[in-house]
Amino acid sequence: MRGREAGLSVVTVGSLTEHLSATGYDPILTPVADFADRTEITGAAMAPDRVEPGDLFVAISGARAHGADFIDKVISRGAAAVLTDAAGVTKIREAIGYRIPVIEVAAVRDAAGPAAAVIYGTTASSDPALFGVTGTNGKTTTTYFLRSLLSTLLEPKQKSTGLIGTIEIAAGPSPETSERIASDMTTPEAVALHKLMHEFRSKNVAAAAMEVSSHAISYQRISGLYYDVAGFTNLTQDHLDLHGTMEEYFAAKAGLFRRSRTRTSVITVDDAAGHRMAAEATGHVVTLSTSGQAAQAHWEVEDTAAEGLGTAFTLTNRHTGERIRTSTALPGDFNVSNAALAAVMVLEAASDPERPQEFSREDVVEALESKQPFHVQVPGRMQVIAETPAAIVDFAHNPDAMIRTLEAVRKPMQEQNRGKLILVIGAAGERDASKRPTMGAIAVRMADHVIISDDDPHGEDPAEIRAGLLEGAHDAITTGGLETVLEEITPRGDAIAAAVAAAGEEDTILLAGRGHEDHQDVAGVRVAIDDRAELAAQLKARGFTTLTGSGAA
Ligand SMILES: CC(=O)N[C@H]1[C@@H](OP(=O)(O)OP(=O)(O)OC[C@H]2O[C@@H](n3ccc(=O)[nH]c3=O)[C@H](O)[C@@H]2O)O[C@H](CO)[C@@H](O)[C@@H]1O[C@H](C)C(=O)N[C@@H](C)C(=O)N[C@H](CCC(=O)O)C(=O)O
Ligand SMILES: Nc1ncnc2c1ncn2[C@@H]1O[C@H](COP(=O)(O)OP(=O)(O)OP(=O)(O)O)[C@@H](O)[C@H]1O
Repeated sequence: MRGREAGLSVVTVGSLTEHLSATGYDPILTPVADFADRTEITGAAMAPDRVEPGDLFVAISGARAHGADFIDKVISRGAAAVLTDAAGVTKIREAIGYRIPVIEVAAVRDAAGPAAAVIYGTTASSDPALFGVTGTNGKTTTTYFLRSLLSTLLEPKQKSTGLIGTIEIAAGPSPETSERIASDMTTPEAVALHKLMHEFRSKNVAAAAMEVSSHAISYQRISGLYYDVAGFTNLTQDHLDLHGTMEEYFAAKAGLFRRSRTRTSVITVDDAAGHRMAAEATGHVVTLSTSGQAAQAHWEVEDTAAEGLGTAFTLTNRHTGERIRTSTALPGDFNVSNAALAAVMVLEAASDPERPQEFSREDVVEALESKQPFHVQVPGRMQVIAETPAAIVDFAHNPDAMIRTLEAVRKPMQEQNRGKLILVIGAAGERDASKRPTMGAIAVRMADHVIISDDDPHGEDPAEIRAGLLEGAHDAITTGGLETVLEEITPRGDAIAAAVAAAGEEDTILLAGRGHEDHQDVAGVRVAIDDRAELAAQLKARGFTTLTGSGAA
């Protein structure tokens, strides 16, 4: 039996069953025996391979399997008890009889978070202060900006910060001095999140930024968590393979902006979804306009000005008259939106009298104006690999993100009347196939030379995926009478080599879709390729200069 970790109070099957009963989950405990009630629980897991001695195993009924199908493995790994549904109880009793206490509830996914919160000690007032970000695009970038600002504020007070998202899970005094593990999901399962909160507390983490995917909200992964501040970026077409319609997609994201879950909601109101989200959010709601369209917003971005490849801007507060000048080094107007959202989320957290932070509002203003918290590299997000030719790697993999990224990259080219834009693009397999023709059309309309290649095919036929993009591209060239050079080159390494071969010093190369990813999943086989390293290597081979560290994986 694994000892109880420091700071965890004793939880037994009996006390957990009582808690679930008191919070409306109507649990049934079997067998009804003294040993069952007194059985101690020291952790929780949903993936059978991650069960540790003393854990509560949460056995869910899923699309691929039922967790209870793995009960033998779970027992051998020392699970102390199981939380599951009626189907799971039947499977367990048929497999091993009454050897292990089983708590039966109807809604296992809903109960997993509150159960894990009790086991790991998560409460509305416990550290870390949580900053969650949701939206179709901008979650990763905004959470890196949040973490950079929070560590600028907290490191001087000997406090650490944390990050949970698509790229990595990290905790430490600063982004540079953190323990980091690669992520296999944007938002982990509830039991993993509460375990993380406990680990963050033991690492002196006072505040953490986390991406909240719409899947996470739909799959109840954030149940039992309380957000100090939650931010909304935007809502455009993506993930329709899960949510079906934009209405359901909206409803999924709206689940984060509820008083019961979030103290302050900061809603970017640059699109219709933002206005609706602000109207429907409950609790303390703050609006942010970064496009100059919503004069009634609490906070607005004004006076933007090019600063290198990035942008300087002023944050103004309509109520207080505050004007805060700051900037981001990342290209693109959308990165002004991301930086403004991160800034307002932390400013609002510092102004919440019922939930004092380790920093004041004045500390935040001072950091924004003098410490450049948004001059950080976000792996694979508008990451500049070289400046001559301009060579950028970005994660854009849906129509809206592509348009934004291509606009961002074209802007300096148009201002300096310089060169042609060479774009390498693909699309992921087993994800929303309806967006592929749209992406192909956007590519040929906004770039001068387009190379259709592979992204992450997963189990789909890569040629089929490329055909979807090519179909949209050919249609757009025909109907628009475009002169765009269009090629289909695979594998991706050859496509990158072709892009570099076609580039002159005045040109711009953009690799879109994979960003930080260092391998492709081709029918279950991991094919190693990192766009940043490949691009840097090809540029060096042609004698071009690359930025130091830019090709690092
Ligand atoms: C659509 C989706 O999110 N599905 C998630 C869901 O699957 P599910 O409910 O069908 O459950 P299941 O996969 O049948 O598993 C049931 C039980 O059997 C176990 N099992 C299952 C199969 C197996 O081979 N071995 C095994 O042990 C599971 O651990 C679980 O205990 O619960 C599973 C268990 O936690 C997740 O692994 C699975 O994520 C899949 C792999 C996935 O690809 N999710 C993606 C879509 C996702 O969540 N993406 C978002 C980001 C989206 C974005 O913004 O791009 C994210 O937050 O990562
Ligand atoms: N605020 C924004 N609005 C629109 N597009 C954006 C915004 N921020 C970033 N993008 C574009 O979307 C891409 C993804 O950005 P980022 O990874 O920060 O978002 P994300 O929400 O985490 O994406 P995903 O959910 O796919 O992980 C970027 O590479 C850029 O092309």
